[in-house]
Formats: sequence, structure tokens, C-alpha cells
Amino acid sequence: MECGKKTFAKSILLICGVMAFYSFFRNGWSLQVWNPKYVIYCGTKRMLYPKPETLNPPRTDVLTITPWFAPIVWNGMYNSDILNAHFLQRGVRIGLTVFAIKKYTVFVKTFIETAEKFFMVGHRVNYYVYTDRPNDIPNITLAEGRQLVILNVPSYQRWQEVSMRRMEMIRDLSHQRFNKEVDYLVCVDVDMQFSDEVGVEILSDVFGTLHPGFYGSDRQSFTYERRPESQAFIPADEGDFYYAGGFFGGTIEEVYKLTDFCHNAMMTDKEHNIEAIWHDESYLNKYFLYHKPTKILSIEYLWDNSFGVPDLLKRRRFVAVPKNHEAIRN
Ligand SMILES: CC(=O)N[C@H]1[C@@H](OP(=O)(O)OP(=O)(O)OC[C@H]2O[C@@H](n3ccc(=O)[nH]c3=O)[C@H](O)[C@@H]2O)O[C@H](CO)[C@H](O)[C@@H]1O
Ligand SMILES: [Mn+2]
Repeated sequence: MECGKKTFAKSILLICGVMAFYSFFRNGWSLQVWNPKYVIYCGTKRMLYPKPETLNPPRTDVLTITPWFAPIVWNGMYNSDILNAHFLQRGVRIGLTVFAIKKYTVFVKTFIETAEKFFMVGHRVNYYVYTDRPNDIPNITLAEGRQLVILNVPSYQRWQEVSMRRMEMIRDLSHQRFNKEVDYLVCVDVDMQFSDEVGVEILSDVFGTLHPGFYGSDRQSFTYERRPESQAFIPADEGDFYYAGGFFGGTIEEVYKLTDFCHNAMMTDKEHNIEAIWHDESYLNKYFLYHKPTKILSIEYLWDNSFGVPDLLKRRRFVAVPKNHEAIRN
């Protein structure tokens, strides 16, 4: 009886050993599932995942695709292992532009420190920090493959103009510099922090982000520019989404086209002494109405905790840092 148990235990051990050896031989130290059919390679590492057709629609509580077939990025809709392998294979380089003019330099430290934890981890990243106060930009140790580029620029008196002029400054460097250094640009507000992963799932030819204050609102309540005299004008019966001014991007060429359009529209309005209600955001919304984004980031990518946390919001990846508007803008 004793002897039978021992033999049984030995056989189990032997079988496990052979399986472990075989698994290591084929896969190295990676987690293995016994279905070798669906494999991607990340370098030399084999990665396995279920066959896409076997998945039920991962989300049915939110809109995940637009009528022009652009994906809307929500948690649960994608596999970051597949995406990372794909973008690493392409050796993609990403530029993150951010403006810290006047007192907004206070946001830079948290912004970059949290980006190091959550933004495009494992990929090549250039931070482009536009500032009028280069001496106030802290020295932050960055991971390998990432660098900080400080761009010294003038400031403007009104905060609205500081915000709007970002379009011109991004446009100008797109053809002068960014096109030589990176493949994609991601353009964001600085008064923000990353609190969960923001990875290559966001990348596409040209992408915008749903504004957290207008998710699920009807068209009429979008705060588009409604005066027909403005270049940013959108009629009451048009418009797909209300996009946020604080998070857009795409390939260098597409970002060039977007920022060029917005800047020119602003300049035309300026000549006519008109400025759109929500500044750069209004012109961005106009652009996206007639140049549809090829991907849309959900409210996970731009949240403000003052709105609470709705059920459909499974991750808060990039959130507003509370600020005293009066104090910081003057
Ligand atoms: C999260 C989001 O969608 N934010 C948008 C929203 O307001 P916000 O209230 O978030 O605007 P804001 O005060 O953050 O200004 C926009 C950005 O301009 C820069 N800045 C501004 C003032 C200044 O003195 N120094 C400086 O550096 C800074 O990068 C800041 O993040 O509407 C703005 C236009 O009204 C812009 O479209 C913002 O992108
Ligand atoms: Mn902001």
C-alpha cells in the first residue's frame, strides 16, 4: 500500500518534470497555456492568447465604435501584450508635448513622475516641455529610452491665449523637429497626472478624447461655438461628440494638419475680433467634425474626480490635478 503511493507520487513528479522541461525548452520563462495555436512573438518570447472569435463582445455598456468605424478605447477592449509586441516590433517613437508657461511649471514634477510610471512604459518616449521658465523645470531621472527636451518659448498675457497658442507652437515644431525625432505625438494639458496605464492602444493616425463633462450628453448641450461668425461655429444639429482640448494626437503629419487648421482658424477669428467660447477646444471640435478622428479615447483617458466615478468607468488613467484657477492663471 505504502509502496503503491510512493510509486504514484514519483510518476506524478516525473510527468510534471517532463512537462516543465518541455515547456521551458519551447518557451523559456514565460507563462504557458497548453494551446500552442495562437501565438505572438515579443522579441523571442512566445505569448499566447485566446482566439479572437471565441471572445464575446467585451463591452456592451458603452459605445466602442463610431459610425465611421473608429474604435473608442475602453478598458477590456484590447490586449496590451499584442499591442506592445506590435508597436515594439515597429520600433515606434512617441513624443509627449506639454506646456508649462508661467505658474503652470508647478505641475511638471508630478506630471513627469507619474508619466514615468504609466505612460508608454517600455517604449521610446520624448517629453517635449514648452516653457518660458526653463530654470523651474525639475531634474527628473528617466527610464532608459526616454528623454526630456525643454523648449524655451515666450509667454502670452492672457491664459486663454497661452492655451490657444499651443496649436501654433506644436504645428511649427512638427515640421521643424518632431518629424525627425518621433513617429507619433500625444498633446496634453499639464495640470494632470497619470494614475493608470496609458499605452500604445491610444495611437492611431489622428485621435481625440471624449470630454468627461459631456459623456452621454445630447448634441444641444455640447458647448460648441454657436456664433456663425466664428470659424469654430457648429450648427445645433451637427456634431458627434464633445472632444476635450486637453488630449489629442496622431502621426506627425496628422497633428500638423490639425494644429495648422486650428491655428489658422483662430487667426482668422482674431482678425474679426472674435474668440471661440472654449478657445482651442472649440476649434479642435470643429476640426474633428469634418476630419473624423481614426480613434477616440474614452473618458478613462481624461477624468476629473470632481465628477465622481460612474459604473462604466473601470479605470482612471489620466486625471485632473485640482487647481485654484484664479491663483494659478494670474
Ligand atoms: C482637460 C482639458 O480638456 N482642458 C482644456 C480646458 O481647460 P482647462 O481649464 O483644463 O485649461 P488649463 O488652465 O489647464 O489651460 C490649458 C493648458 O495651457 C497651459 N497653460 C495655461 C495657462 C498658463 O498660464 N500656463 C500654461 O502653461 C497648460 O499646459 C494648461 O494645462 O479648456 C482649455 C481651453 O479653454 C483647453 O482646451 C484645455 O486643454
Ligand atoms: Mn487643464
